[in-house]
Amino acid sequence: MSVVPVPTKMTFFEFLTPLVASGQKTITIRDSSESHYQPGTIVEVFTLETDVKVCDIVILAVEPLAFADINEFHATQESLPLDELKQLIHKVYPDQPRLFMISFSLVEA
Ligand SMILES: CC(=O)Nc1ccn([C@H]2C[C@H](O)[C@@H](CO)O2)c(=O)n1
Repeated sequence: MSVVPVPTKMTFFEFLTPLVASGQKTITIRDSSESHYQPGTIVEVFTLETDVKVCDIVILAVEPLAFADINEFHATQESLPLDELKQLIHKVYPDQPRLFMISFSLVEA
């Protein structure tokens, strides 16, 4: 049996990190390879492009989410317009109907 270690690092596109660091973005939608976060864990956030530490977040929940079910609720939590969010997810995870919603809260420094 293979055991996946609980991750303690998460990357975001650099242009999205101000939304995470300000507490405006409270979910992210990832594929199964990035779904192994555990509620209660403190996770370090880094920029994807430059690997610069941005802030810490605490994971609140990890729940399955179909691409087809992404709606205005998710867009609000992501702090992005719905059409932009769906385009971005489709680009990052092409043809992946089964995704995961990771809810988190900013850990104030
Ligand atoms: C490896 C990596 O950093 N991948 C991702 C994947 C998604 N995002 C953003 C884009 C949207 O705001 C949401 C979609 O869930 O998360 C990201 O920044 N980096």
